[in-house]
Amino acid sequence: MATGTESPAATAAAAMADPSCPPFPLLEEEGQHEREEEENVPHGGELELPTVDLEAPGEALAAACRRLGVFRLANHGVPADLSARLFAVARDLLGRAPFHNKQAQPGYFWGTPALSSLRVRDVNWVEGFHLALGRDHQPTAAASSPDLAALADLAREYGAHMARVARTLFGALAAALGLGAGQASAYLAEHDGFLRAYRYPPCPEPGRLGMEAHTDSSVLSVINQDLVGGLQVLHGGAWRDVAPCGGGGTGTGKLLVNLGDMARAISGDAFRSVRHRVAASRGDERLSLCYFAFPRDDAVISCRGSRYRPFTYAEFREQVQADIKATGSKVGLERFLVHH
Ligand SMILES: O=C(O)CCC(=O)C(=O)O
Ligand SMILES: [Fe+2]
Repeated sequence: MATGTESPAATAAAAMADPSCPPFPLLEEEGQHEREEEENVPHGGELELPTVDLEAPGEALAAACRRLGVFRLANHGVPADLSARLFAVARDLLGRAPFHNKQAQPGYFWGTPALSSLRVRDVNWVEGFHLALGRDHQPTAAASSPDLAALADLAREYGAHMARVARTLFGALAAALGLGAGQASAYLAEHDGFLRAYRYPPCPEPGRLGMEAHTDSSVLSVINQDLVGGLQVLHGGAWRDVAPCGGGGTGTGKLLVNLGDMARAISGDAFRSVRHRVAASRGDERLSLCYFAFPRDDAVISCRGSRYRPFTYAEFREQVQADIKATGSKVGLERFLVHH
């Protein structure tokens, strides 16, 4: 994690104002405003997204995946009060508890959800809990506080809904791609999904990111966000805002789904894996709950006529981790391009 890189003077302001705030380094004082390539991409205002009805996905689903790789999801069947309770517990745990208490909890991270040694400019203005949901994980057993146990219990209930949503969506996508049943089940390992509860604390520095630009490594990801906003997708050469739809019984209650690298690879680039990022929050903290669905580790990711060589999901994951460790960022599918 990002400890050891912060200067006490630079972080004092943020920490004093809010004892729950991690010691994020302020970049201005450190003269480290290195511009990432993508920060020069223009900002193009809000992007209207299509809505897919989970009860009748029809052609709208595959069309959205081909055109954008991101869509809103209605009629998803996730009870509004379950989302509301999860948001409330996450808000208490992340937004109210002092930083040093959070740090002692299993699954807590700040600065980045990726495991890596970080350079200062890579520190994102985000913190959260990583919640494993699989059969072999007993999140409550590891929980060291009643609040974290409550979060883990709710996460398990919510995770069952997410697995259902992912299964339904992927079933329709697998049919659209003409995948066989065996292949389809290897490409979506229901028990390996995980959930992250993120908090993006208010950030005093303009232009900072809550999460740097990336594509997800998942098959698909499901985002449940509050009404603050900050999520942006790269579309048509510009960063476009995704208007928050509200989770936890607020707003429209729609979820947001984006496809990851694995959906792109198994479709031979027919489906898009949208590049996205989160602008740091200015006035209000932002909370989101993100679920990620993955292939089985041993699933061989391949597609007839693909630009990528066949690889297992385990190989992909290891390559991503090695690249992050070596360079600070993920390379992704390009690593697997077939060179002619
Ligand atoms: O918090 C969000 O809305 C997005 C987070 C995200 O993109 C991710 O965790 O991969
Ligand atoms: Fe993401």
